[in-house]
Amino acid sequence: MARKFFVGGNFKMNGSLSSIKEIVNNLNNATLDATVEVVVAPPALYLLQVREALRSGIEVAAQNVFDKPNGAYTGEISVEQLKDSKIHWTILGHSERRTILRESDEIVASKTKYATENGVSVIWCCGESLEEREAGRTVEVVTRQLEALKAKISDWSRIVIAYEPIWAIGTGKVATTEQAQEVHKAIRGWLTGVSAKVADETRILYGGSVNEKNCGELSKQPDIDGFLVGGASLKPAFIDIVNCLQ
Ligand SMILES: O=C(COP(=O)(O)O)NO
Repeated sequence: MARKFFVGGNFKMNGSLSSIKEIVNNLNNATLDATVEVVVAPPALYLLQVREALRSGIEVAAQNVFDKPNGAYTGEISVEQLKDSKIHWTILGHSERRTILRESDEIVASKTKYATENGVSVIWCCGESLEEREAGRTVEVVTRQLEALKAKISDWSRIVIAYEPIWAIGTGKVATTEQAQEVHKAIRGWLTGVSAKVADETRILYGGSVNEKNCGELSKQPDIDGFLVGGASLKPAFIDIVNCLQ
């Protein structure tokens, strides 16, 4: 089947009420490729503002959730409360949470299980450090992360995978099309071990210094089904990335 191209915008911990309002206005007024699925992930404090102001057809995502029902979990973000707010996506396992906040493969997998089994779709992130790449361990690392996920989930239909080499995030050093396609192909091959259907239907996004200049070439790669965009998602050029297939 043809996988619907997917572009996610990860605002990370950036923005203000006014700057987020400007981003929403830009998106609301833009002509967007209707064949592309677009999801934007503002900081948690702005989720409701964005959901209420953003045009229909663009989904809103949290950047993290907790893997328990509502309760005594100070500071955490509830799946149920996201759904109550008409927010049906979350990013999970971003490298910044795996490294800075020490989220293990197992914690990320548990959160992904809880979210997908309770009606929230997940952009599940993976990727290697520069040291791991230089040691030739890229596929080994991504495979380890995928195996931890497979150990906890069985329904892949609410999962979009984002391969984000840590050395390309925020650095301006985008992976070459060959580097990205090589890992995406390896992930696709690993997914065939789950099932041919899962391998065929699961979108695999590339993230790491994507911008309006490099997105076109990357999008032509057979196993790149879209992008998870950081810095450029805060800029008007994000529209050009969404429309990169045109
Ligand atoms: O972390 C990223 C990528 O960030 P940049 O586009 O700023 O490299 N996406 O989740």
